[in-house]
Amino acid sequence: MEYLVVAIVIVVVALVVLGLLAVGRRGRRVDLPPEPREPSAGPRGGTTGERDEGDKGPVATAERPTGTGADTAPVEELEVVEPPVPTIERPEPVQGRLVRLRARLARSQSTLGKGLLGLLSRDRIDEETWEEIEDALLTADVGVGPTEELVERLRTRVRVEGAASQDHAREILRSELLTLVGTDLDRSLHVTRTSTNPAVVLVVGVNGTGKTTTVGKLARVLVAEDKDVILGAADTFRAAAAAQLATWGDRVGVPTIRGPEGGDPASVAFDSVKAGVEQESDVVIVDTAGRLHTKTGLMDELGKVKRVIEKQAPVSEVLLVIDATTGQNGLTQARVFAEVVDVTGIVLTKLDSTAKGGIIIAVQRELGVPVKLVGLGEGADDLAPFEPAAFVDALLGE
Ligand SMILES: Nc1nc2c(ncn2[C@@H]2O[C@H](COP(=O)(O)OP(=O)(O)OP(=O)(O)O)[C@@H](O)[C@H]2O)c(=O)[nH]1
Repeated sequence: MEYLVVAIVIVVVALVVLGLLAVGRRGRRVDLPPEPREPSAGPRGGTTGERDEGDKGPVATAERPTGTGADTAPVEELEVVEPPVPTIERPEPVQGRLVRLRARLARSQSTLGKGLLGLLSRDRIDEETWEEIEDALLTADVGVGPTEELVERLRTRVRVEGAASQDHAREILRSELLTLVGTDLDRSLHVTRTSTNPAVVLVVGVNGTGKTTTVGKLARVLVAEDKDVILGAADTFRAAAAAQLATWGDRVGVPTIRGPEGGDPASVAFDSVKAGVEQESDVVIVDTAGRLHTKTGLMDELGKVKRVIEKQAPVSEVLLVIDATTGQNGLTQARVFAEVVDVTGIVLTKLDSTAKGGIIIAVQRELGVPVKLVGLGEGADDLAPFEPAAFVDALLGE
């Protein structure tokens, strides 16, 4: 009997010891090294800070279903991957941009310049030649009024100064075109903050003309001038517009204030300028939607946007974006905007895609507002301050 009791005690002790050993082995799994990770889950060097499939490391790991042995790994084992640090780009300085872009401008506009030069340096300029000159100007969208004016001035000069050699013709054309484009208009952007408020730039225009792109490019122009900028995505109509704008902002480290899709544009504009005042920014640029079919609707919306902005700070610049490729038709649409808000400057986009650069003259004449900026490509730094002399030189292929 005693032997039996001793045997039972030994068996019980042996079972307890085995049990403890088993628990100890399971506990040691905590110290096992984490599973090797897929290379794509590591940090990546993106430029926009947006996540793509390869960036889902931590999210994918945290969402692993639990229940099976391998999946019950303690949370401490998970490696936290920092989101990628966006690479902030350094935009190109603004000085001399139109000179860099002149080749592009000359490529698109040289037909007009060369055509006019050829006609004007003929030995004998008869009525037919003058008509050809007039046609060339009208075809390039210079507009009826400015065309008649220019032809009249050229006629007078040729009459007084005699038939022109190639060089003389170029000189006459250059000076008359410069007069027509206007050298004494104020083309500076009003983007200097006051002691209390940021400068506020409101960007308006028909949809598709390049507003959002222009706001993004303009932010780069200002960043290159060391200004603190905030973007306001008040184009709540198009789903992708706010994201598109934020991507532009991210690239140069500029914040974008956004609202819900289909939300009130005025409320986004208000929040953007409020942020600009609170953060003592230099400039707030507000992008708007242009998709309104009636003048009353447009007036209501843009009027409201402007009114709520002005509760915080005056609007210093209203830029109307016009697509140069839409010619006279675009001008008609643009006129509606000019009737609704006080436009202070024009941005003529896509000048690289049309030979009808004469629209610059027509637009200014029609709306009585100077062209301040020109878009010469889809590239990030393809927006330039408009300089009449550089424009005319490009036109004449110098
Ligand atoms: N070639 C060329 N394309 C341009 C220029 N500026 C803008 N674009 C292109 O024009 C297209 C329309 O530009 P957006 O900025 O989206 O136009 P938007 O006016 O904001 O359009 P909505 O948001 O629909 O009102 C884009 O494909 C741009 O890349 C330019 O100067 N040259």
